Amino acid sequence: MDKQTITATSALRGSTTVPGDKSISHRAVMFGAIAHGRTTVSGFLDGEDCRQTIACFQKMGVAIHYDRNQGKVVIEGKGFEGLNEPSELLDVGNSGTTIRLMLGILVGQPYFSVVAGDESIAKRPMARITEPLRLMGAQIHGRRDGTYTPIAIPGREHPLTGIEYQLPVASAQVKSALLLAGLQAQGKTIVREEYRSRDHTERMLQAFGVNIDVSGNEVSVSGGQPLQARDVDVPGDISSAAFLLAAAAIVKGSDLRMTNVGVNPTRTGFIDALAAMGGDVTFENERVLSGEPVADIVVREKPLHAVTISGSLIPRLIDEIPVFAVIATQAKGRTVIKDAAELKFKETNRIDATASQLRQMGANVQATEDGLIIEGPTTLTGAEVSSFNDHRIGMAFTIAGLIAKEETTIHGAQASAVSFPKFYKTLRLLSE
Ligand SMILES: O=C(O)C1=C[C@@H](OP(=O)(O)O)[C@@H](O)[C@H](O)C1
Ligand SMILES: C=C(OP(=O)(O)O)C(=O)O
Repeated sequence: MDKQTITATSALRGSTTVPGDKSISHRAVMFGAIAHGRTTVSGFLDGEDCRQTIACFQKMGVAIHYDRNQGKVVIEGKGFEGLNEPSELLDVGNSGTTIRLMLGILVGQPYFSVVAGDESIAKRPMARITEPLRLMGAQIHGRRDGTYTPIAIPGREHPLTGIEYQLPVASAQVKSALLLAGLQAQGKTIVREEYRSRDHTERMLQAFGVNIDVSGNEVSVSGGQPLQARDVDVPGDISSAAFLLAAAAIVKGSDLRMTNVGVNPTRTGFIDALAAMGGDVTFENERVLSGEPVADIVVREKPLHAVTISGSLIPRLIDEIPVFAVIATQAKGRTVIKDAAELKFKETNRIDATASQLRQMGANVQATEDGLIIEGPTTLTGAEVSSFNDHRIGMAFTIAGLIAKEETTIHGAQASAVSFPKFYKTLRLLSE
């Protein structure tokens, strides 16, 4: 496994862009594939996860041209009915978003398909998707009664039926899968969640001409509506920006600008949490790009104090919690993260991975059933840590290494290629 050695850095300064939003990139390819006409996607994330999404839809016969140098993807969609039976396994690699959203499409299709991914995907729960899809009449086979991969879809014999469904845990992946199945179902599909998860699917379906009702935390869609192709400009990923934001917030003297970052309110929990800790972070040049709010984010290092994060804030920063825990080690007081049990079901168990390795670096941290408790500030000391093949863990500990005494070695650092392929290069450029 690839490793990276990290030493304490000088201030991070200057201006940078961040790679395209992962959630929006996946959706642009999928919606382009099931729409009628040509969709051109600009600013596409050249990460491993999104490339798996392209490959899966190519295996279903969709003509997709990807120009990696330009970050441009051109998709020739022929509607839901234009997808063909794949002759091979649909391999999603490490990507939970690909498998869960794609299942919502596959269950409405008349052909046989099998989906699976890597070792991490094999451990991630699929019952949250397969249970409600079965309630819609979907035929699903798979390991442990279709609750883990590999999953096989024998091909729809009867039309799906719309359902009314309350999500047990806020999840944009489950919500999106049900809406995509709902578009192929008879009647209406209504999805409710206690807390609002990211709403990129709702926004992009609307942009593709679908009539979709959003009222508070309830979303509904009627079956049988076609999608009409349209071009998509993908903003920078706030989840990737969060690593640089975190670094600039804690490395002395830093002053950093990130341009063209998506600031959809369902994704800005990390910014809100950092501001609540006394962090100096502002938005400039706010505008709308392909139906998504976008801004330049400016952050300057400033002393931080502890906060408690819980409830509706959690889905708004779910992927940023490992790096949030790193900055909490530098904040004065006790930081409490609760209502975040979902972290156990990501690429790795992110509660355990964060707690055990932060402790190795000298932090005062305790793992709880649904989060973490961190006492700060503490001086971190370099250590040998692992990404556990989880991009967010590898990158979070890289940020910890930037403020640690002595060297930190990140084993499995190549995991960053899933969502932020030029992560190490970008960090080097900003600290020169
Ligand atoms: O819909 C999406 O694009 C995502 C939803 C979230 O997962 P859940 O739906 O499991 O919360 C998030 O963690 C993931 O990185 C991307
Ligand atoms: C959880 C993540 O992604 P996915 O569920 O798509 O694997 C992530 O990117 O942090």
